[in-house]
Amino acid sequence: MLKVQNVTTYIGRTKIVKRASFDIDAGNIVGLIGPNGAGKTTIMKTILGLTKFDGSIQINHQPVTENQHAALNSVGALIEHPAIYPFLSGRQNLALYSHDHQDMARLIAKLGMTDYIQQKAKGYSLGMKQKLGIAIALLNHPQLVILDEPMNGLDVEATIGIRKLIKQYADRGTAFLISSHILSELQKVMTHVVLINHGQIIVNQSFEEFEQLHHRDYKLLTEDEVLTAQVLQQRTIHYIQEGNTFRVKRADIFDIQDALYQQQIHLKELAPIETNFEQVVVTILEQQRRADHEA
Ligand SMILES: Nc1ncnc2c1ncn2[C@@H]1O[C@H](COP(=O)(O)OP(=O)(O)OP(=O)(O)O)[C@@H](O)[C@H]1O
Repeated sequence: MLKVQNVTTYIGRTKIVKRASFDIDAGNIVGLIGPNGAGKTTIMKTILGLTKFDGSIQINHQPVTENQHAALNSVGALIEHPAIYPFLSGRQNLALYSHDHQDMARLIAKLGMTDYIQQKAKGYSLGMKQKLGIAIALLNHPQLVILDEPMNGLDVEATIGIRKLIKQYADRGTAFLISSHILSELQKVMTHVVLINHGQIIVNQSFEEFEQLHHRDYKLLTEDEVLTAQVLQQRTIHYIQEGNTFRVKRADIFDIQDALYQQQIHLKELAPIETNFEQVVVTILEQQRRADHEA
């Protein structure tokens, strides 16, 4: 659906995005993650034909350039601040873009905007404007939606609602490119992760692969921690003891169960520990910085 190949974007003489390549297929939700100033917004603007660039960008095999925008007809976007007319109501703002009245009404309801959609947008809060911007991006059944920090200013309920809506659209085949500098925000929806640092893509893989690579540890709790520690040591199974529980590797969980069974030690709990992906990203970025420094 979207093919970004070797894209380099300059602002003035500075290379902001450096030879970036990634694809997005229909129904994929790609999280574009990276620290402040990494180039997330710039890549998005480049895909939307708003900047000069080297390389190639195609949407459904049609090229996008700074001067060729036909392929963008099937693309919805929210970049930086939503383009909203303050003296029009929310509904009037949506109507400016909408080709399908029913679709527009559905979106207003789904985004929980019914109560204020008739009011002038100038009185909207940050979160209300943000929702209106997201609604504009989702109008007219887009094939690709590009959202720059969509959760900005949204409360918990709205965030959950937007996530649900994104999943519904993706299930029907809409592709998403969503940026955030907060990985945990996207963790629950994304199917793929693209990590960018200093304009360079340093991770580009399915979220499943990413999860497996930085695989989860398991928490083990038994009825007898002293005996358990002895058994693990005898079998040279790596563990970290944390109070009366053990942090163990996923690869060892069957061996551990066998060993405990043989020693007749009852298992109380053996469950995956939530991976702190925020920490994973920080570690990857630190490794990258070290590698850049050594190069
Ligand atoms: N119009 C501009 N003129 C000069 N430099 C710019 C311009 N726009 C962006 N940059 C620079 O390009 C780099 C990438 O900016 P960009 O906004 O793409 O980052 P980002 O990853 O979206 O950051 P954030 O998470 O803070 O929104 C930054 O170093 C920024 O200073």
